Amino acid sequence: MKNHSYNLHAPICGIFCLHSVDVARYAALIQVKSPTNCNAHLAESIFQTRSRMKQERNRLKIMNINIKEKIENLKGKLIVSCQALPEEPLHSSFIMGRMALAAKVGGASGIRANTKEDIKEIQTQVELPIIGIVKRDYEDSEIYITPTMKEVDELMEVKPEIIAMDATSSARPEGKTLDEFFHEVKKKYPNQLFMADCSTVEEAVHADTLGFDFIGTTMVGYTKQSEGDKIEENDFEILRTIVSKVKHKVIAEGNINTPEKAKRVLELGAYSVVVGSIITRPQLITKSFVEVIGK
Ligand SMILES: CC(=O)N[C@H](C=O)[C@@H](O)[C@H](O)[C@H](O)COP(=O)(O)O
Repeated sequence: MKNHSYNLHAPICGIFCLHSVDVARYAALIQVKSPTNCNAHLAESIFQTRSRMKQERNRLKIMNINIKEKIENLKGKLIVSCQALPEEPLHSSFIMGRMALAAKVGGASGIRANTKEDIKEIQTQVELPIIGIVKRDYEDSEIYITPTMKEVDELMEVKPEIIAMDATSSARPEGKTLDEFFHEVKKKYPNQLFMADCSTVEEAVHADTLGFDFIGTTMVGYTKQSEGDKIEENDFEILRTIVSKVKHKVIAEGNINTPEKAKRVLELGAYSVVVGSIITRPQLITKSFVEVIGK
């Protein structure tokens, strides 16, 4: 009885889907050994399972409401990208955490960050929604922002509110297409929000069709297919065209390097704006001063 009771209890408490055949089998075994206790024990186990299922459903519901609220709070707001790669002077999760805190003190409504380590530290400093990425190079690939499931899995350990990934038409690891990759990712993590880092209008429209929750202009000017393109050209024409063609929220990102540009992209219909280097990469800010002084 002890053994059967243990076996019965463990799966019932550990999983949320009670298999009726298994229950009946265990019930029969228990009944043979202890007919008096069987029904009471089974009823108690089912009751416990149901209440755990209810608790889990409520937890997910609250989580979804929280995320929904957090995303609504990003509307018309500034997201600050706090990133420093290993070759950059500020490479340190501690420093990125403090950068995020500084951004929050300055009024930022969200953070974009690279690696699960940085995100974990940032989560201890601010409660703002985070767009998480993992930048990693692969030999057979031109893309480096959350390129494979390995990086998505890493990010899911710290669960940023949004995961961004390269959604350009550039070559991906193992010759995988964006469509194949995105379907796999959505299947594995159906409740996670995803942002597409795009470099052209066509890529943005494609990502929108695939079902990305956010369409970003992150890669404009950084791919072969967008070489020479500048986000601010012709009053942000690329952004305006994307906004007019897609149904998901558009996030303006990449080379938005003045407060006026940030304001303008929001006026033009971007849901939020991500600003990075001009706030969080002091070596680049210093260089821009030195260059002008030296002219
Ligand atoms: C192209 C690429 O790899 N962009 C990266 C994406 O995460 C970051 O290095 C940028 O800092 C970020 O997009 C914000 O842009 P900006 O620093 O220009 O404000």
